[in-house]
Amino acid sequence: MTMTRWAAYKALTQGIEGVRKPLLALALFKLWHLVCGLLPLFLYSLLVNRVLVEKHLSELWPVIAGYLAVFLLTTAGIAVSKRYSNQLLLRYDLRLKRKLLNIVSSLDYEEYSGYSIGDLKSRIEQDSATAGRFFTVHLLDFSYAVLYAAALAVILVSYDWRIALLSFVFVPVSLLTVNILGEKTRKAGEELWRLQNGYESFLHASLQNWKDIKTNNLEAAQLEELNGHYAAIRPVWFRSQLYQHLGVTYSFFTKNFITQLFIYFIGGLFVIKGYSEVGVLLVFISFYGQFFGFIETISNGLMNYKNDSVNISKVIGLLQAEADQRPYKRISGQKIEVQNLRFRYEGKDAFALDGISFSVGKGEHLAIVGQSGSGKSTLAKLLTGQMKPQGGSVSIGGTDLHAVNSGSAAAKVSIVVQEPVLFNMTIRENLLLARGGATEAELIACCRSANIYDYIASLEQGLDTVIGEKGMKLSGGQKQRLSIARALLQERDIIIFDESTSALDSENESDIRNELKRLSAGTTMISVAHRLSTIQDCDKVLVLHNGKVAACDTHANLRGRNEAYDLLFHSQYAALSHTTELVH
Ligand SMILES: Nc1ncnc2c1ncn2[C@@H]1O[C@H](COP(=O)(O)OP(=O)(O)OP(=O)(O)O)[C@@H](O)[C@H]1O
Repeated sequence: MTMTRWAAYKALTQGIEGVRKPLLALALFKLWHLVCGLLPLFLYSLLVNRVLVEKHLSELWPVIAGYLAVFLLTTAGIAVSKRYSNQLLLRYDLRLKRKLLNIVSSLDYEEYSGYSIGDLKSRIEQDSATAGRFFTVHLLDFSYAVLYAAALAVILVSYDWRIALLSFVFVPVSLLTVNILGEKTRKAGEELWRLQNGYESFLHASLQNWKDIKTNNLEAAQLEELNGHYAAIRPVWFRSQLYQHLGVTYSFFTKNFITQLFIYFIGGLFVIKGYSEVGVLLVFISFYGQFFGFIETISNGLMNYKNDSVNISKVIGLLQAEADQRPYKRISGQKIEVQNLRFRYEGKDAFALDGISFSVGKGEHLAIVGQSGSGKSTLAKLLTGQMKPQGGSVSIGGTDLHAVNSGSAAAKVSIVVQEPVLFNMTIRENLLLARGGATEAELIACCRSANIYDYIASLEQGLDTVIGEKGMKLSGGQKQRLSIARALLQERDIIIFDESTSALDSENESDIRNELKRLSAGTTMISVAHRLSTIQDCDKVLVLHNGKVAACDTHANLRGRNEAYDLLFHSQYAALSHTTELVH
């Protein structure tokens, strides 16, 4: 079902300022335009009836002056209203995009994962542009056409009500047919929107993973996938265009052929039978041409609204997405307490984490270890409040993270992930994302602690070096070190490293850890560790096994005493000795 224009207006202006005033100004200009449009009808009737039929030639000059005045008034109205429509379009477009982007950033993890990149990109970019045009095209222009057509209908009835009523028969027929075609266009539009988003997501992933595609020789497969997307899009696009053209052609044909033929036939008959006069018929035919011109505009407007409503409803859907309603709280205290935590991903039967309990005191360093799939990264995400658990709790300084919004945990905890988010900007700009006001000395100090400063200093542009898309001009280890520097710059009380040093060699990794320990004596650190050799000096080691806590103790107490921990050690040792054998 298509959303009504009123419902769309209310939803699109909810919480977005600055629409009502220019819209009102534009509506007044439309009224002005309407009056300027009706005046020539009156002048035309004077010209035909008074000047041509009744031969009052002296009235010719006032008629010409009237036409000129109407032309000047209309042109002035158009020029001024252009200013308001541009103001409305540009301001609204920016405000809407900002609001949508804001909503996307405040979605919680589960909600965000319900969207694809192509879907979000379309809503924020293309669909929002269509929504911006809604006010001028689907609200003002459409209402103007309806009002104009109604005014002309009244004039036509007053001229000759019999011919008028007979000729109005075509109006509902025309509107109904276009409405049916419009519904088909909308359905095709929905399908097209979904397919195009799939294509956008593919394109996004393809450009983002340019390096991997090249190294893995995936160019041909990628072109094949592109062909697949186009093969699916082509027939639906063709269908949607076909319905639209059918609608437009139908209205054009009705206006320019059927109704004209009918009016000449019926009008001629009325004149021959003496029910009407030639002068009246001439004026009637001219007015009727304009009247049906507006019926054609209304039909096209109905058709286009059905088509655009696909995009408009996607924008409204995102505007109404459930934002994080929980309150923000400034968390004080650093002790992390996890109690009986349970988490299951949507659509999965098994719990990724089941009954996890442990605590980490201020300034302590906890390592989380476990085999692949044991739940380490899931636990890291729950510790930063990114996801809602199905049971149990995570609290920092006594505040349950799930009673407060995700911004509260973000202000307390930094997380450094394995694949850091880096932008195609300079190193300095990437760092300043963490703390806009940081000084040069602070930037350098953090880079030194993360063992990346020597490398940065060796670059010709130093901190002002542009690092490429996703930091592609840096090695995996350099990217990780840069993101550690960025986390340090945030000066949070708690830092979580989620496999964030996996691309570093052991020496580099332990250098960074020692430096972090020295620098941030009071900082609580949690490391999801892949290399057991680097966690031996952590205060505690939490061993996960199939989503459950297998043990939580110091390395010294666990080594040789805990089966799961020893298994991990042995598997790493076996892998290492196997690699050494291969090298030799
Ligand atoms: N987004 C997701 N949707 C569904 N299941 C998921 C998702 N992310 C992880 N899982 C599942 O949850 C379980 C725990 O995954 P998690 O990533 O936490 O393990 P991990 O210990 O960090 O593994 P690794 O060491 O391989 O990174 C796995 O069975 C995984 O398949």
